[in-house]
Amino acid sequence: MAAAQDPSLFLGFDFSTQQLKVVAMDESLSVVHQSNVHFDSDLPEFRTRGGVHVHADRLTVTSPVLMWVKALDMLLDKMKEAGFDFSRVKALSGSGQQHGSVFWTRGASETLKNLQPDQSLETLLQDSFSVPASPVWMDSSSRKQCDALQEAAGGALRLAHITGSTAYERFTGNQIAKVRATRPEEFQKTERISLVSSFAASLFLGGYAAIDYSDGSGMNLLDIRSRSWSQICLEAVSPQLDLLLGDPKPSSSILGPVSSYFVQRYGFSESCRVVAFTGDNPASLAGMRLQQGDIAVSSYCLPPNSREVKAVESDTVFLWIADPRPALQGHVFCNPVSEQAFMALLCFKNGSLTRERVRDQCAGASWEPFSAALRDTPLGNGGNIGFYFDSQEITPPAVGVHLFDPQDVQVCSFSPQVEVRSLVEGQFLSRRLHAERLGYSIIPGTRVLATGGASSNNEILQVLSDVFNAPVFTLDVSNSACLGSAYRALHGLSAESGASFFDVVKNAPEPQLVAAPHPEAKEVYDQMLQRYARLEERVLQKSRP
Ligand SMILES: O=C(CO)[C@@H](O)[C@H](O)CF
Repeated sequence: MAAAQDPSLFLGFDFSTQQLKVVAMDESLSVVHQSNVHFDSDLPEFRTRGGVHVHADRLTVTSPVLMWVKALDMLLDKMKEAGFDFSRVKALSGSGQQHGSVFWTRGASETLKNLQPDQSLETLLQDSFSVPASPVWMDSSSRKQCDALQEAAGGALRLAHITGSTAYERFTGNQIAKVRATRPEEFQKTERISLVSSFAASLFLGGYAAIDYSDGSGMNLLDIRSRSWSQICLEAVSPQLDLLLGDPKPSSSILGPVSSYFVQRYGFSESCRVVAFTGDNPASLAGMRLQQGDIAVSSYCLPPNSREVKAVESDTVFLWIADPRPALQGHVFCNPVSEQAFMALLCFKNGSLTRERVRDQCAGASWEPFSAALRDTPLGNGGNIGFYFDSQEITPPAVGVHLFDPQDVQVCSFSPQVEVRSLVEGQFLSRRLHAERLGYSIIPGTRVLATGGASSNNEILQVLSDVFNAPVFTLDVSNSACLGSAYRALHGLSAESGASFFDVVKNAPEPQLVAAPHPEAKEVYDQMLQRYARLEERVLQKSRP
């Protein structure tokens, strides 16, 4: 039991694709405990690969919801065995992989309200789900439902204007429509539909937790400006769908006290508060403490069995957006730490793997000659520009390698050194172009936060700094979603009294400055960006069927 002088703790959970993680943070924002349960290796009875099941059609991808339930049993038991004092936890929050959906069967709310502390959650909830295999974000089997939703909304761009994204197969509204069409009996038995994030919050709450605005923005169902369900979209998916979803809530909401189940089974304090859970990417934005004008560029690796079947290392770009513009590429979500702002996410499939392919072909498979090529070639690369879409690109939907000389004439090859710079400049020009199309603006004070594999090469970071004409910082984000959730748990206790998230976490560790733009960078790349946009349109024309 906590002694009065023991500092309070805040927990941040992340129900990600491959594992369940948790960090415990004290009031000085220091991480004092962390733990995880890896689905494939710690729960082999569920026989997942990368935390998922890829079905025979290679399009349907699901995860067993009871695996997530049992993982929480295991994680809390591990913490208890390690002597973690749950009574010191003042608030908890968390995140979940975005877009995934959990279907609670009729009567499950009573089960949640009456959890018996002498039994595991897995035992208690084993019959609580009408759809045992939850659709997850790597699923791409709902194209038909996407087309129907876009038509109902008045077209792709109209849907993007309402919900922040055009229709994407992984987005929850389309997945719900598919379950309703293909599993009508199970859908009929469903009394509540959660996201992975709000499902996890429901376990701690002992009742159905609201979907938060930010993760709810990843469903193609929420009007991101009114922050309420879009009736057009709901109707297109299922009549009275709002009764199954419940009303969405601000991401900083205190949902209630932790369930008595956790008080009696693990020693949580009765006063421990549950703060709304959100999506893993919004939680990461909170963990990185991204602010207006900032852009985070990260390279991460999709699980080896993701729908491309092989490990695909792609780049994601997180943006803080004040005034979003609807676009055919990328996603705009309600901001998880500012009620008025938004965040955007852009995914570029041809990231690290493409950099490694050019390193192998043009720099003797070594990063040192690759870096030397960047040092020895001029900003703007003498006007040479390249597009490197080794595999079908997401942003924009194009494929192939397309090289252009200073006169915009397409050429077959560049010298190795020019090729290296052409690749790196081209990738970062693409990130800047599509970020600005979504409404991102480079403003005085803009910071570029580099994370993931690409953040370890200073010459690559120098090009990133030049293209954005902004300083580049690196920070360790290995636990950014968990950390962001712990930050949000702390902030949730004072949000209602008007405290800003950034005030609450202002003493968190600062990112490290690693690169500053050359004086001539702005002039070179502002002009080059216009050329890049024109040439990208030519590449897209060639890629369209
Ligand atoms: O689909 C995604 C974002 O739109 C992924 O980043 C998932 O959130 C990963 F869990």
